[in-house]
Amino acid sequence: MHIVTAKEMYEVDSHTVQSAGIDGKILMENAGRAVATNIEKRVANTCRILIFTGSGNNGGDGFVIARTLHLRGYHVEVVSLVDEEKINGDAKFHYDILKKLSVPFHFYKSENQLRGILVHTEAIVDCMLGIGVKGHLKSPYKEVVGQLNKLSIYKVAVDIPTGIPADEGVEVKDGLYANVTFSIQYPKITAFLERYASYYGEWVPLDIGLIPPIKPSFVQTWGRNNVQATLPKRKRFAHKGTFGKGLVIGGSDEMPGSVMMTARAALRSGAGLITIGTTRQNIPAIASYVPEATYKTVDEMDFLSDQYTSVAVGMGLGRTEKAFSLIEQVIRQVKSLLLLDADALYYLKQNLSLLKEREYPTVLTPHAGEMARLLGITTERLLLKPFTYSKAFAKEYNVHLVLKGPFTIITNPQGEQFVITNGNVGLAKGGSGDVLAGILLSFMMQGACLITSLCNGCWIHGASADHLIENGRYSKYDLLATDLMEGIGSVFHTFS
Ligand SMILES: NC(=O)C1=CN([C@@H]2O[C@H](COP(=O)(O)OP(=O)(O)OC[C@H]3O[C@@H](n4cnc5c(N)ncnc54)[C@H](OP(=O)(O)O)[C@@H]3O)[C@@H](O)[C@H]2O)[C@@H](O)CC1
Ligand SMILES: [K+]
Repeated sequence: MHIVTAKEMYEVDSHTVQSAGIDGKILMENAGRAVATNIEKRVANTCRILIFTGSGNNGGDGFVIARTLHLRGYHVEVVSLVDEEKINGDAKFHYDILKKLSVPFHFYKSENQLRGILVHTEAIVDCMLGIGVKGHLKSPYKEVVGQLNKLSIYKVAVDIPTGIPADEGVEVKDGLYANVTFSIQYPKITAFLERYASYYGEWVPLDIGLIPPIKPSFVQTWGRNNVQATLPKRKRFAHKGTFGKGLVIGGSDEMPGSVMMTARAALRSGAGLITIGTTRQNIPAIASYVPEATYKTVDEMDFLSDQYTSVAVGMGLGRTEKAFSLIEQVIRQVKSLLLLDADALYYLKQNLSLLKEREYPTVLTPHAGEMARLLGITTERLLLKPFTYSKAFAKEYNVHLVLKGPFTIITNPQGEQFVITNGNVGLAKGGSGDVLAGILLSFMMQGACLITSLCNGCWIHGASADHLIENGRYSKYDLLATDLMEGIGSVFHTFS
């Protein structure tokens, strides 16, 4: 599913109206009717519903919703935040139709007046502002949003919760907290930012018949259907070599476990052959947990002559001079797909130019803190516009970037972006990243387009955590990274 900025949304709108010739009033009718139909599924027709409208086309959607619900037997009333003369364009067209019906209509005057109107209201529909919002909310929107946020009634937002910008990079303080947001055709970027996602509540995209330009360049979500369509097939006559030869370099005497989790996750996700490169002391400590792997000490590895399909480096490696020199050697000498995680990302901060010298694809898997450090900015700043920062970085350093978080953003060097929305807070624990690195390594080894492999790997990781919790196997408190191995198997099973 595509995710859009305000500019992209207006482009699709004008393409539909100007090139395809569909009148804007029809689009507004489609939008309003689609929302009304979905409200019917969630709000009983015995409820009194207040529809709040503003000066723009978001308000116009509200007039269609009011008419549609009224004709379907609901008790609806409209509260307009602007005077009649400020309503114009397509919204005015639908306002004039609504006026002919017996729908009670109020023009907002004061908080006191609104308090009276709100008595016995069970649900509100927010059509005050949509993607046309600029900056902080002005009066009376700010006061109305503040008043509504204090009420624990069911709140439906249309397209975007009032006050919340469509685009990343904009800092605002006030916005309506909705229970559900019906996004017109596509969800907007801010639905995928940690800062704003909670304002949306649940988000549901509604098709209103927009016609996008031939080749949309928008960000996309990656979900179960995408995985189903692209998951590497296991051919009947395949052998272990068919599924690649992978190398995991990491682990230290102090941090033995991470490399073990990466290797196990890789094997659980379909990798054919895995070698673990770690310290001599670490090998007996972890060998019994991953007997399927072969082992090498880091001192005896020869990256120039050893041929691996894919290599992952950094998990639990430590930040010693010896570790850094090993990482540099790997980046310079590995002639295959390379994934850099954890301590390898730490090392990279002072050595980013090395990435530009690599002739083979490189994957970086930072969480927000690691990414902010690589960029030399604060995490807060990064999280204000993670899509923009990711795209610029991936293009500049010619890397595939997996920015891990509640919304994991995957970007390729061409600037294509996908976002993964599954997973849960049970993953916020040490070791989750090591497991993800293993799943990604495995998918990298099994061929296919690299960004597809990364999207599939991230989705399987999130789905494993969701599966274990939804099936009552663990809770969001006690889930461990090692438990994910069990979840990976269950998720694969759902595709068989
Ligand atoms: N795209 C599509 O295909 C379709 C889109 N549709 C719908 O249209 C919506 C977009 O409509 P839009 O462009 O009219 O913008 P919208 O958000 O309603 O209002 C803009 C007005 O807000 C005001 N305003 C701005 N900032 C403010 C602030 N901080 N504080 C207070 N006020 C502020 C400003 O008024 P001003 O201050 O200039 O008087 C401006 O005029 C979209 O979200 C979707 O719901 C559907 O109908 C069907 C097809
Ligand atoms: K709205």
